[in-house]
Amino acid sequence: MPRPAAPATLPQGESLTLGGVTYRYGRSRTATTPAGLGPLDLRVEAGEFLCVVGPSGSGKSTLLSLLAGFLRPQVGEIRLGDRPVTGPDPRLTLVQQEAALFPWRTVAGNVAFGLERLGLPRAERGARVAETLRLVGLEGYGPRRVHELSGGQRQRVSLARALALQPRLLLLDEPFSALDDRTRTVLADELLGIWWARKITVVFVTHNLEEALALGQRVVALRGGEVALDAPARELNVARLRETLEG
Ligand SMILES: Nc1ncnc2c1ncn2[C@@H]1O[C@H](COP(=O)(O)OP(=O)(O)OP(=O)(O)O)[C@@H](O)[C@H]1O
Repeated sequence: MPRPAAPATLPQGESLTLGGVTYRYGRSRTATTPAGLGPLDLRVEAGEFLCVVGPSGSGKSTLLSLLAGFLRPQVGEIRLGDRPVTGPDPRLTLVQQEAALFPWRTVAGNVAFGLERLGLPRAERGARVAETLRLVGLEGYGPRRVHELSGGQRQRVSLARALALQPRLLLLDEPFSALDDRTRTVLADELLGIWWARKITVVFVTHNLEEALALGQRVVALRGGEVALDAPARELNVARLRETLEG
């Protein structure tokens, strides 16, 4: 008798380490110090859920672009587990504010996109797409066109597309900010369930302080490209965060 296949083990989260990371945009004629980020030292433990907050211009997007490998630090290093991040990296995925889906593809086709690029066999792609759609509450939606979906459903597809790649690090850039309050709360709860089940490392950027405190185990507040506060969410409240960000 052939032995049953061993259960597929999903890759789990890996730690993220930023050592002396600095990124400066080109010099401006008006500013004495060019805008950007750092120097930044930060460690996110494997499987941790970190929220990053900060006012407009504090460096949140720059941080995510560096973590996602879209920008390279001019100084310092970013490591995921024991390997550096030096460019777009299959070990991590980014979910953005607006679900940037391909309108000409079905829901399943959108989720499968990254898997096709990885060259996964068709049967495995199909299984992963179905499993991931189930995970985000879109079982049975595979054949639908994305224009038939609500904003919340489109953002679920984005999340499924990211999760199908089985990342060790999930980066989220204000993923729920375009949604109404109720949908935002439902999706946030589901994201927590997925994080718990998959044990991935999460870095979640948001303007919304309540959201950061409700979701994160730990919250980092950026101000002027530097860490102004880094503390467990249970030790913080909105007033303390606001004071730090405005201070
Ligand atoms: N392409 C760029 N060229 C020059 N300066 C930039 C560029 N992108 C961002 N900056 C500057 O770098 C700093 C950090 O910007 P960043 O976009 O990371 O902030 P943010 O916290 O994401 O802001 P927001 O919440 O408004 O998106 C700001 O001073 C911004 O003006």
